[in-house]
Amino acid sequence: MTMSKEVVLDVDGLRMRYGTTDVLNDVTFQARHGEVLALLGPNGAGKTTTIEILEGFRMRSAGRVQVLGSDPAHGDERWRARLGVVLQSWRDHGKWRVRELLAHLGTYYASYSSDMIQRPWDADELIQAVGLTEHAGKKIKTLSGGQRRRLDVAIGIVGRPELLFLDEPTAGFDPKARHEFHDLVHRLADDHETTILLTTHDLDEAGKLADRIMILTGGLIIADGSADELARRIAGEDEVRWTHDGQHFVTSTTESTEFVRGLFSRYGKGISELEVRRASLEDTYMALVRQGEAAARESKETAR
Ligand SMILES: Nc1ncnc2c1ncn2[C@@H]1O[C@H](COP(=O)(O)OP(=O)(O)OP(=O)(O)O)[C@@H](O)[C@H]1O
Repeated sequence: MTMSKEVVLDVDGLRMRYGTTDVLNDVTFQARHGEVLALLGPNGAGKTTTIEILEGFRMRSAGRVQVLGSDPAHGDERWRARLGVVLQSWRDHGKWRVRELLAHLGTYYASYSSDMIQRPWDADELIQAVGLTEHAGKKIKTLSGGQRRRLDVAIGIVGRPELLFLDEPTAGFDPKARHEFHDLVHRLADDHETTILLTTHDLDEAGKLADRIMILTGGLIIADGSADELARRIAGEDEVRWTHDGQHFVTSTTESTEFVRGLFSRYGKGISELEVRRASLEDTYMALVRQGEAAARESKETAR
């Protein structure tokens, strides 16, 4: 097996119960070295819970979890140094300056440097990579929300992690910052072969960044694949609109080309304002979540 095929995240039958409420019922997936995975799901689906379990911040109720070859419930400092985590905004140390803080946090990783991976990331190079060069000397409390979020990302990657967790990384970013962040994620994955698991509610972002999209709902991963693979799972989603004899029509079909050919052979020039809209990732996502929720309801009723 080559390095690029190495499994770095291996989750099998993960369960999480808060009190009497089951949040994760049977979450199973793997991620391989250098892959970018997006975890999507409605509010409260358990995305943060899943990520926190993988990071070793939360104890699971059941299931097998291996992260970089270790069980996160028993991960040691050496293991932790190989992970990068971007959670909530860095609120402490408001009086620290950007470069100062990153250089300071970087010292923690120095003893975990290896021939393969030089740790930490040089503070100025890192500051440039996240687009904070102009603000390197500023106190953290004077940064804008978006600049702080960039700093959060820098803090998450200062140790040159092999595996990076990003929980809603671009919340609060303006379009330019979002674009630059997407470039950074591509560079981390392509140049540094960082494996990345991110959560987002932005489907466009998931489509752009992720090799694979996983949809979590009803305590299960109900879909796992590239944006195209997920779209192919949802049949009948192309929407065809047209006008005939002054009347507007709309229909959904899996065979839009065939359908349009039929329309023209029947009505010829009588057809106008023809529009074919292919399923967007949002349509696919909504359809898959609806299916997942219906299946979860059904299995609850059967269990009663
Ligand atoms: N410490 C806790 N104790 C009890 N219930 C919790 C706890 N943390 C989360 N939950 C519940 O678990 C469920 C999943 O929460 P989680 O934050 O993992 O979801 P999420 O998918 O990240 O949601 P969002 O998209 O809103 O961020 C929610 O119903 C939440 O209320």
